[in-house]
Amino acid sequence: SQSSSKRWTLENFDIGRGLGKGKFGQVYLAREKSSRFVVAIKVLFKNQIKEAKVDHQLRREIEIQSHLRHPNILRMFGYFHDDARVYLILEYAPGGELYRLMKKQPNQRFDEPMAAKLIAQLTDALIYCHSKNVIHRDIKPENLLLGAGNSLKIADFGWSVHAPSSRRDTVCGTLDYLPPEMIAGQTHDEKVDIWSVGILSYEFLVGKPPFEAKDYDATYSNILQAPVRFPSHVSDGAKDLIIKILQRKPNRRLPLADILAHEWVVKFSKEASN
Ligand SMILES: Clc1cnc2c(Nc3ccc(N4CCOCC4)cc3)nc(-c3cccnc3)cn12
Repeated sequence: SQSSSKRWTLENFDIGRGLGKGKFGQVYLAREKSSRFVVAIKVLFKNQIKEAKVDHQLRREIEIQSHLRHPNILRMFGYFHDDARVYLILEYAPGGELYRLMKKQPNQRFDEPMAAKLIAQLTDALIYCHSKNVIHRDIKPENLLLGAGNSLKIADFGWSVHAPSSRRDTVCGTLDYLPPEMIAGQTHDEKVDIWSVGILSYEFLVGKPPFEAKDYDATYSNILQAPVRFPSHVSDGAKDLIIKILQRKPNRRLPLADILAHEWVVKFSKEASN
């Protein structure tokens, strides 16, 4: 369609308020002048991208995200650049960061209907990604946004690759969402995303990830060997699902299709949540 091949420039847009800060730049609300279509524009500074040696990651993020079409994956409509910056033209997510919504909940966690709905949408989006041989590798609350009706939107494909892969870049940021095979630097495949669904399912229901610890080494050790412990408020159905996903051997993890069909997900994703 015209949108993906058109030469965009900043002149095509009225820039609105800042929506938030990412690692390499700021995100702005914007409106395309001729269509009055509202978008989000993520502005990245070329010098910071070069310094961090992530320009190949950015190219891959653009290549992958602009070709994916799914209701739970944030659309990338195009991009353009000037001498100092790269601009990504993205779908505007009116609900903002899922992370913020979770922190605003009582006890900073979701109730079962809301958690199950989010897990079902995340799983559906990952089934789609894997059908295109794309693994995300960086599913965590900071990379999840909310569309209309608090629908989940996976954003930020900066770490996505085509499976299978062996990660070369050093992991920066939290280990909490990475599976044993990735932190041990082994080759990994799309089953790394299944692990992240398990970590997020736990976090949505408990309010923090299962292997969280005071420092990097303690988290590292927990991911490799710690048993998952649940507070008493977590239901048996949810515990059953999470234990079946958080299996250290990738091939033992519950496949995405079976997560969608799990009785706890089916039961609660149909219920109204508060
Ligand atoms: Cl990409 C992209 C598309 N849409 C968004 C978005 N949308 C959005 C909507 C609404 C509110 N507000 C709703 C009223 O209360 C105040 C916040 C914020 C962001 N935010 C970010 C972002 C990025 C980094 C930090 N923080 C937010 C990135 N986005």
